[in-house]
Amino acid sequence: MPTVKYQKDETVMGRWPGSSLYYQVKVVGFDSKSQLYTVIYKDGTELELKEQDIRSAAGFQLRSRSRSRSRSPGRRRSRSRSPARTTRRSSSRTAAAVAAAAITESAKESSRKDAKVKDTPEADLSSVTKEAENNSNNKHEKKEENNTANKVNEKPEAKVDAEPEKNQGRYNLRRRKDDGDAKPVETKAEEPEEKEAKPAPAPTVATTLDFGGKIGAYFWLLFLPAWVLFLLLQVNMEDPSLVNFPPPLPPLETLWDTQAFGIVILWILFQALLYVLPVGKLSEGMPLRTGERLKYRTNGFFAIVVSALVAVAAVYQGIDLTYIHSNFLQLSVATFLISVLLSIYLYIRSRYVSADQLALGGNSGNVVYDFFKGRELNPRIKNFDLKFFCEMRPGLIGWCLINFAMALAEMKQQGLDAPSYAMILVNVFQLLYVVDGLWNEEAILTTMDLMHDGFGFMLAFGDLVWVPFTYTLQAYYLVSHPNPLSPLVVALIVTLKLVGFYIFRKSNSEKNAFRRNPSDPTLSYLKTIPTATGKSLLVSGWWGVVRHPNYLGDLIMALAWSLPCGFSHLLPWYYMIYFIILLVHRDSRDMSNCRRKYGSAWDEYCRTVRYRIIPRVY
Ligand SMILES: NC(=O)C1=CN([C@@H]2O[C@H](COP(=O)(O)OP(=O)(O)OC[C@H]3O[C@@H](n4cnc5c(N)ncnc54)[C@H](OP(=O)(O)O)[C@@H]3O)[C@@H](O)[C@H]2O)C=CC1
Ligand SMILES: CC(C)CCC[C@@H](C)[C@H]1CC=C2C3=C(CC[C@@]21C)[C@@]1(C)CC[C@H](O)C[C@@H]1CC3
Repeated sequence: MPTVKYQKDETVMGRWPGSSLYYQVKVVGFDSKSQLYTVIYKDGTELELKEQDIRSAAGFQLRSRSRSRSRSPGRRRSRSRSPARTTRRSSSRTAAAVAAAAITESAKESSRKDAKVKDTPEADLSSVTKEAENNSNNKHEKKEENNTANKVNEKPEAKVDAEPEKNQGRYNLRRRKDDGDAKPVETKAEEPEEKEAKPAPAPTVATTLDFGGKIGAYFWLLFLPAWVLFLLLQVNMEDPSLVNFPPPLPPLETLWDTQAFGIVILWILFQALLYVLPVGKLSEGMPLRTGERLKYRTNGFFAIVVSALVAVAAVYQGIDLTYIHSNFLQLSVATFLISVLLSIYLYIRSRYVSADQLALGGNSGNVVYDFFKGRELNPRIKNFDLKFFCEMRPGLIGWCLINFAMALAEMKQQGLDAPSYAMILVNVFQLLYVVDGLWNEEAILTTMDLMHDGFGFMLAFGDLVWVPFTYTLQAYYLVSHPNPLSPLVVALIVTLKLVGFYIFRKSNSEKNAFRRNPSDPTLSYLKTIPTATGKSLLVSGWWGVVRHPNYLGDLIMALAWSLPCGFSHLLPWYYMIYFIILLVHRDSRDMSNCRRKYGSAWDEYCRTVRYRIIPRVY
């Protein structure tokens, strides 16, 4: 890299995205096209940074020494925060130990410490520079470099044994609220451009591509719609067993129906109208890389209640909702077209947004992959958030409407006065799932899709087509494949569903509450691991049982959704099989994202919580 400012293998100071903290990093590459440096942090986190977010290490060391003499961030903290002050006396203190202080061992006493320490970036850091350690001439400190791991089981007194001013390889250029009368740090005089924190860089993480990369994207683009078509043709057969593969393809012209297209458009517009109504809460999303927090209208519960009233009123007005059953294929084709048009729009608009609005990972430079994966993180038209709306409204509420229509179709087709037990169970279980999701809509803001994934074909198709047209297969199947259930079997299935639901809801709520307010006193009994980002990871409670307790609950519920359909065919078990694959893949995607984000703290979490989804099994 002859013409660039920082050279490969050079040790420099890199700003942590979204903050004004600088860490010692090593330059591992420079991309002349994007003008971004790939740097690696001490804990293994790899990011791409702009030149303006990098400083030479020499300048920093000088300034840090002069600051140490006057007033270090560590000292300033210890003056203003009692828990830190009482524990920072020893001279063998390291930043890693400060980080470890946030791992709580005995509930109340240490959780009080946690509330003050654990989510404060300055106190949480586990990145320690070797160079700084050498300066301190204390060999003992070296052992603790970058290692929150060994601290999990130490006593709190030992954990907080740290002297950050000597050892931390990061510097805060912004005056903190708790600085008291502290003067702005010295760097300001030398580097005036640092006076105000600049917007965070757009760290497009150098990573392997998900979903089989570029070739995979072509495959999924063709396979997913074909698979939905196959499932819908299969479920329509009298004997939908695998021996009857492939199902006959109807004449292509019958797949298109303008009326069905109009109905889908009306449905989406109706949901959009409910979404924009100034009813319900305006919730804040998680902080973006820029530090900004978007607002979301979380009135999903209101939307499903109004939709249900409209559906019931329509039935009383004589509108035949079984139209949905008899025109299922046409409705799905129309929705598919809408999802493709939406994805094209999303891709085009993503070409015009700034780098910090792009998601990590959907920005490979390959048009097909980026179209599939999605580039823009939060595409919005004014305040209308397209990703949030699509994920939570037309498809999810549409799923319940379709199930309801299937129950009516079952009654019509089988001459029943009321739906079968099996149909009632499937309807009620899935309705509960959706209503719960909408009731706790705010919790969606802390899920992977909302926080990390770009909005492209995968989610547009997933939200609009995949969810309403494949998650309803069990109800569709029951319309013409009755499966009588005894009251005992009904009771057992209901129990299973409730167990799954309890695990799912409790674990999701725990993480959501913790992410929203890590100092929440009701969570003070939970143990946490601090990370270099300033966020902590839960290591006890539900998230200490397995790494994805919410997936476990969801899988148990999925089992309860398939059981009412019996064992005559594989088709109603399709959701269960698909869901295992989806969640195992999501788990591994999340693992690598978190590993990249949290570095060694994540490794420590994985060592402490060994199983991913099923305790002692997986
Ligand atoms: N029915 C369906 O089709 C689907 C349902 N779901 C359900 O939706 C829900 C959300 O799933 P999903 O978004 O995949 O994943 P999660 O809600 O599990 O979110 C994962 C994120 O949680 C944070 N996290 C992970 N471990 C910890 C920890 N120990 N302490 C604190 N935070 C942690 C991390 O984000 P960070 O640290 O950045 O906050 C991580 O990226 C689940 O219940 C899932 O079952 C999901 C997919 C499909
Ligand atoms: C088309 C692909 C193969 C996969 C598409 C995946 C999507 C269908 C799912 C990705 C994450 C989802 C979530 C939900 C529905 C399914 C999708 C969109 C929920 C909204 C369902 C209700 C829960 O309460 C929350 C879920 C969040 C994740």
